[in-house]
Amino acid sequence: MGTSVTLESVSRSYGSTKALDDVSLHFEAGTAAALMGHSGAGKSTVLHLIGGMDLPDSGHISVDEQPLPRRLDAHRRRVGFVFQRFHLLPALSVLDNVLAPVLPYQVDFDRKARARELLEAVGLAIRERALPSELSGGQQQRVAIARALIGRPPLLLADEPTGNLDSATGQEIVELLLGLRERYGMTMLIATHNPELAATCDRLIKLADGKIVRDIPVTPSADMLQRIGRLG
Ligand SMILES: Nc1ncnc2c1ncn2[C@@H]1O[C@H](COP(=O)(O)OP(=O)(O)OP(=O)(O)O)[C@@H](O)[C@H]1O
Repeated sequence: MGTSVTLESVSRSYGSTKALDDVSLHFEAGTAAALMGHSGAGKSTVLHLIGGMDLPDSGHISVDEQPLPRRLDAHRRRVGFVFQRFHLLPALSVLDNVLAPVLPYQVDFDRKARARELLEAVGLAIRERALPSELSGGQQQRVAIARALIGRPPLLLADEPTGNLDSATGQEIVELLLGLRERYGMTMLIATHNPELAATCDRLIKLADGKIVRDIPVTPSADMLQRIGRLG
C-alpha cells in the first residue's frame, strides 16, 4: 500500500534562487500525481525534498502523517527513485542491477525471487543476464523501474522518466508505470514535461517559479484505463 505525503509551507532556496516558495501539498496514499511546469519551476526540488535527498529551509514534510525521520537513510529505503538517465551500473547484469539497492540490507523477502518477479512485471525476464549496454533505452528504463521497486517502496518518485526516450517508447513506460501502480498500490509522484504521462495520472500539479499555479484532478480516458489494466 502507498503512503500519504504532506508538505506544509515548504521553501527551499539555492543562493538567491527560490526553488520552492511556501509550497503546501497533500497526496493521499496510492495517488499518482504529475508535477509539471517549465524547466527550473521546482519539480525536481519537490521530489528531492520528499525523497529525503535534500532538506527544506523552512516548512514541514511528513509521510503517513509522521515527520520525516532525522535518520533520512531509513526514509530513503522506503522510497524508490526513477531518473531520466537510467543510471544503471554498466558492469552488472540486469538481474544484479535490480538487486543492487537491497544487497547491503537485511530484508524479509527472497531478493532474487523478488527481482525476477519485477523483471517479469516489466517484461524483461528473459534478459536477466544481459548487460545494460545490450539493451535499448526503453529496456534500460524498465530495468531502472524494477530496481526502484525491489525494496517494496510505498512511494515511487520519478523525475522525467520518459525524458530520454522517443515518444512511442515513452508511452510504453507511462503505461508500465501506471500498470505497476495498479499492481503494487504505491503512491507515485512524477515530474514530467510529457502531457501524455500527466494525462494518465489522477492529479496534475503545475509549478511556476517555485509556486503551485494549478492543481487539478485528471480523469484518464477509457482507452488508457484499459491499457494499464484498470478495466477488465
Ligand atoms: N543544487 C542546486 N544548486 C543550485 N541551484 C539549484 C539546485 N537545484 C535546483 N536549483 C535551482 O532551483 C530551481 C528549481 O530547480 P528544479 O531542478 O527543481 O526545477 P525543475 O522544474 O525540476 O526543472 P527541469 O524541468 O529543468 O528539471 C532552478 O532555478 C534551479 O537552477
